Formats: sequence, structure tokens, C-alpha cells
Amino acid sequence: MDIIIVGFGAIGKGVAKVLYEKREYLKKNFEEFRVVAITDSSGAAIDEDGLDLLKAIEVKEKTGKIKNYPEKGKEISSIDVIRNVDADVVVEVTPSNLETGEPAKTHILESFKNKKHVVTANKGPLALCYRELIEEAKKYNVIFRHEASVGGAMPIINLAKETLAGNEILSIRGILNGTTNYILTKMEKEGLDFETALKEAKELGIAETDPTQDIEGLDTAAKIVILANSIMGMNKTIKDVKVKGIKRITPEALFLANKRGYTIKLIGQIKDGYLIVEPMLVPIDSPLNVKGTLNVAMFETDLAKEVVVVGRGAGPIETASAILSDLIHIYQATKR
Ligand SMILES: NC(=O)C1=CN([C@@H]2O[C@H](COP(=O)(O)OP(=O)(O)OC[C@H]3O[C@@H](n4cnc5c(N)ncnc54)[C@H](OP(=O)(O)O)[C@@H]3O)[C@@H](O)[C@H]2O)C=CC1
Ligand SMILES: N[C@@H](CC=O)C(=O)O
Ligand code: NA
Repeated sequence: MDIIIVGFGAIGKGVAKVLYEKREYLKKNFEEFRVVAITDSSGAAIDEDGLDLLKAIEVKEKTGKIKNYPEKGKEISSIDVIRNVDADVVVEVTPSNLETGEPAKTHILESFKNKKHVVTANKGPLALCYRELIEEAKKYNVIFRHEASVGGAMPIINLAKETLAGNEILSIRGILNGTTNYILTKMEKEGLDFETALKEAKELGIAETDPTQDIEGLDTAAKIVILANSIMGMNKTIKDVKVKGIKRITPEALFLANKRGYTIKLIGQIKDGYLIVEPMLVPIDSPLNVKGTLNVAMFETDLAKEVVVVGRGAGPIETASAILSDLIHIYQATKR
């Protein structure tokens, strides 16, 4: 299967690393998964026989630009790569823009038009124009998967759509942002100040390109919109969410909450048609009290009743895990 990676930051490089590390497993169980092009904001590296992924990562880390890939690197836009390079799937991992959805929206729609399946971790277009994307994918008869867009590695979208198929999801409540959960955990357990904890989150590659999206609760808001639309049949946008972030939470507030048997978590919830994101007191022994980059989601369903999932909500390799599973799904649906 031939893949184009659009965006070569923390997640794009994570996907390349995982495809390299899993190459024998993939070849043995499915077929060779070749990356035929990688783009970033500087240009692209293109090799229709498959790029050397370790070399691509090394070039990006040393020079900051994928166009410096020896012989196969050049200045070209992602759109031109999507249009002109032969491939089965586009992995779209540019920054999440929660105002316009661009450039990801155009990348995704252009992939569909060019008969390429899409896997994305990008929340922008999903939170702004979910229906349009689904309709366009249908129109061009291509597969569109986005497990990594909510909860990173934590199975949630495909779990609800496939494993819990037939159930009605009545409500969802959970922690859907790894960065803020990491910051709150560090403040609570180590008394770390907000800025130092945020700096660590950035170094781990878990924060958004613009980390105010994490801190102000907008990333969680985008994720609950994606859940509302993709697994609860709603038609919401980010403007429908009441949002409050964690900027005012201090180590002292966490200490006081702990003394009373509680912790403070940034909770996203969908209930009775309302979408809310806000820091909430959570009992210490609640299943919602997960630490670090872990995410958690509690579903209430009509048949299965309560279902709780926990998993790593952010991080390059963890997010690449969800992307890989979507790629394997596409292989199984189209090539087997
Ligand atoms: N980090 C995480 O743990 C998770 C992230 N996500 C989502 O995954 C996506 C990627 O995140 P992350 O890798 O952390 O972000 P980064 O900021 O690390 O990387 C973004 C990449 O996109 C590139 N880019 C920007 N504009 C374009 C363009 N027009 N064409 C091609 N490439 C472009 C940047 O190029 P350049 O390098 O030249 O600046 C960079 O390589 C985001 O949508 C994010 O919300 C989802 C789940 C978890
Ligand atoms: N910045 C996000 C990344 C995953 O979506 C987070 O911290 O959860
Ligand atoms: Na997920």
C-alpha cells in the first residue's frame, strides 16, 4: 500500500518511525506499506519506489526541512503532491486549525477528488465541517478514518462505531486532552508550576502547535464535537460548546481539593444535547481520575450500559498507533 504523509512534525515523524519499525510485521501480515511522499511547509520528498524513512526523519531533524532529502527532495506544495503522486492513502497530520480547518480541509478534499483514502489526526476540519467531509468521501467512494483525532491511541471512535455498533450512545464524559491532564498531574504530584509543566508537554510532542488550544479547552471542545457528530448522530460545531480551560487552576487549588478527597480534571461532556468543557472536581477514587497523558471516556449506552475506556491521549508513537490501525483497516477493506 502506498502512502503520502502530509505534515512532518511530531506525529508525521511518529508515523514514519512506526511504519519503519513495523515493516516486517506489515509485509508478513498484509503487504509492504511504502511511504512514497512526505510533505512539510517547505516542500516534499518524493520517491515512488518508497522513501528511506530513517533518512527522512534524520533530514527533518537535522535541517528542519524535508525538501533537503537528498536527490528526492524539492520545493512543491502539499496540494500538488496529493494531485500528482500515485498513492492509495494520504495521512493528513498538519496543525489543527480550529477556525478555518485549513490547510487540512483542502488537503483532505483534494485527496478524495484524487481517489485517495484519508487517515487523519487533524481535528480542525472534523470539528468544523464533519458532514461535508463524510459526504465528499462517499461521493468519491473513498474511505475516511480519524481514530487519532480523539483520544490519541485510546480507542474511541472505531470502538463506538464498530465494536458497539447497534448501541445508542446516550452520553459521554471524559478527559480528552493529554497536555492539560499532564500539566494538572505534574502540578498535583510534584507541585510544578504551570509554565514548567507546559514546557515539558511541548518537549514531549503532546501539545498542539498552538498550545493555547489545549489550555483554553478548545482542543477538548473540538474532540467532543467530533464525538457528537461521528458517534452520536448530532450536527454540532465548536461554536455549540460551552468552554472553560485550566489557566486558573493552581497547585494550591489541587492541594486543597486533594485534602477533601477530590482532584481537578478538565472534563468534556455531551449530555441531553449539551456540549460542555470545564475543570471539575472529581473524587479521587473515580475512574475519571487518570494521570499524565492518559485520557478516559465513559459512555452510557442503551444496550451495553456503561463502557469505560482509558488510553494514551497524546504522543507521537501513541497517536501513530491509531493511525496505523486505520491504515490497516483501509488495506483490509480495499486490498485483501
Ligand atoms: N501531538 C499529539 O500528541 C497529537 C496531535 N494530533 C494532531 O495531529 C496533527 C499534527 O500534530 P503535531 O505533529 O503534534 O504538530 P506539529 O506542529 O509538530 O507538526 C505539524 C507539521 O505540519 C506541517 N505543515 C504545516 N503546514 C503545512 C502544509 N501546508 N503542508 C504540509 N505540511 C504542513 C509543519 O511543517 P514544518 O515542519 O515545516 O513547520 C509540521 O511538520 C495536528 O492536527 C494535531 O492536532 C492528534 C493527536 C495527538
Ligand atoms: N494536544 C492534544 C494532542 C492530541 O489530540 C492533547 O494534548 O491531547
Ligand atoms: Na483515538
